[in-house]
Amino acid sequence: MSSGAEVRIVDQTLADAANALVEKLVGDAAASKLSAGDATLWGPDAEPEASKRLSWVSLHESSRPLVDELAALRRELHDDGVDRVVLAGMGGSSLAPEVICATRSGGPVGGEFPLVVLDTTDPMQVSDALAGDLTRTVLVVSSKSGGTVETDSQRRVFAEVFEANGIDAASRMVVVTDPGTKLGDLARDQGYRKLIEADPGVGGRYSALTAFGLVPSALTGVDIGALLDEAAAAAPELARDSADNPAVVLAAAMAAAHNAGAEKLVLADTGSGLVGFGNWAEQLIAESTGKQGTGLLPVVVEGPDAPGYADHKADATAVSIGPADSGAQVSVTGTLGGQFLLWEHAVALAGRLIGINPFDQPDVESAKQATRDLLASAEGGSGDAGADDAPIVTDGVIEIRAAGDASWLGQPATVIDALQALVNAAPDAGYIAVQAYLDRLDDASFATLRPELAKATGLQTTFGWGPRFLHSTGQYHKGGHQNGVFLQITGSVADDLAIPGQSFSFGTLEHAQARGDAGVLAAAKNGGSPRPVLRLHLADRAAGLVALANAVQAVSR
Ligand SMILES: O=P(O)(O)OC[C@H]1O[C@H](O)[C@H](O)[C@@H](O)[C@@H]1O
Repeated sequence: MSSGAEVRIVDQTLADAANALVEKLVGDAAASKLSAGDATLWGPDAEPEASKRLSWVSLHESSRPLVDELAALRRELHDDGVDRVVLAGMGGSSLAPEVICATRSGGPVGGEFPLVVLDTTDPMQVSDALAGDLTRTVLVVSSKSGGTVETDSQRRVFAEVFEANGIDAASRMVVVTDPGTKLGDLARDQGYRKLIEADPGVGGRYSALTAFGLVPSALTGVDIGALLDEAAAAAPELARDSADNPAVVLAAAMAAAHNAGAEKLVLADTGSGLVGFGNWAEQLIAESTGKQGTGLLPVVVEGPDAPGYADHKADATAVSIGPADSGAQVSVTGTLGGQFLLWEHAVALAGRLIGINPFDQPDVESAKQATRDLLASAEGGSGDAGADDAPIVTDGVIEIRAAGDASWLGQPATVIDALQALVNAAPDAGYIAVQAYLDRLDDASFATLRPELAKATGLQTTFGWGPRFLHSTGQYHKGGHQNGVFLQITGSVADDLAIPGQSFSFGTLEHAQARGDAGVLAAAKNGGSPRPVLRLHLADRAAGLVALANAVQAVSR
């Protein structure tokens, strides 16, 4: 029977280890209980949160009314000549629609068409989104909580620029939020074009098939009914207490690998036809499991030939999204709707096996608070959130800084020295996280630093765009296994952009987010020592990339 989602454990040792866990899940009737919305599966401490977070198991049914409602909204907008969709939203409020639209259009993730995803505070990237044809633009403002600073800032600047161009801003705003948020109130007060309240019983990272995933997708013309059909086709099999339930098999594989010390999941697309699926799965896995010093670190790589995949060491498991290739230990195939639901079930079940609550994100708030503190101290005159400590040393266009206790850094004279010190500071079987607070479209080449660092060091290496990753893998970096070292990259801002009604600009906010998270990371404990955070600021982005790429070639381990 073709269910829309299939999982195969290719590696025999892993399959043997997973068997006992498969039996355990089947014996506990965990799959059927999950599909029935049983909130007791993660123990009494998790139950209060879980009881508010399980509506995603039946979204393929409960989201159906959105199909007609959104088709009507799209027609209405088209009748007004509005067909360019910009989405302001972070983490769970934008990752799924980006994958859905890129997959259905066959375009690149983060490309200009047909969905412009704005999940950044980088002034240049925001300015580029504003420079599109505003006469044809609708802004979808998506925030479950209604209080996310990036999303609020993007809404403010779009409202101002619409008006400055003679366009009635309210008529171009579509808001997606939970019932009872202040964003919802604002949408009502200002008479925004449409307010769509999402199902509050679904957390952000499980919300692909709620209004958060479906509204922007439908407005760009994606057939969301077909997407729900795909999930519906997979659902019955995911509910079965059977050893061939793909969610049970995937959960058991992830937990068995984790128990054997392979806590990193290296995800490579091997021709799934899904565009950028790993970027969505990354948030689901990292934020759901990375807490209490444990969890699974997703490492999204460029493809099956990328360093860290087929040549990984014992600390990682290679997972193909798409048909098994020669490097895969586990392969996951299926339709887009089927894979959304499969991974959600599997991660929730893996959470039960690993012993964590898959529905909270206890360490995300700390970085947001640190950013707010920096911005408030700047406003109160006791500091400048945009300014920074003096660099330890400057090498060409790159200023070298660290966060917290940087005894691991020694006395670097060059970027190569500093990078080598960071690599040396990583424990065996640790990982390097590259975190680039830049424009992920215009500065896209920075992502090549990931495979280069992985190749040079043999360490698993992740890459995230700031502040986007703070809402995705940021939870794991702070709450998961404490074996990471962190390379933070910030860049000069040629043309900063004001945020209407705020005392800080986009550039200041972006910088405060970087500094805030670096401080929180460096304060966390790694076997008793502070965690290494190297901060490189590029006074010139293009020249900085060249220098940095050269420096990476010179490090080793
Ligand atoms: O949708 P929002 O409330 O704006 O939240 C966006 C994101 O914010 C936080 O960082 C959470 O950790 C994420 O899970 C969430 O997806």
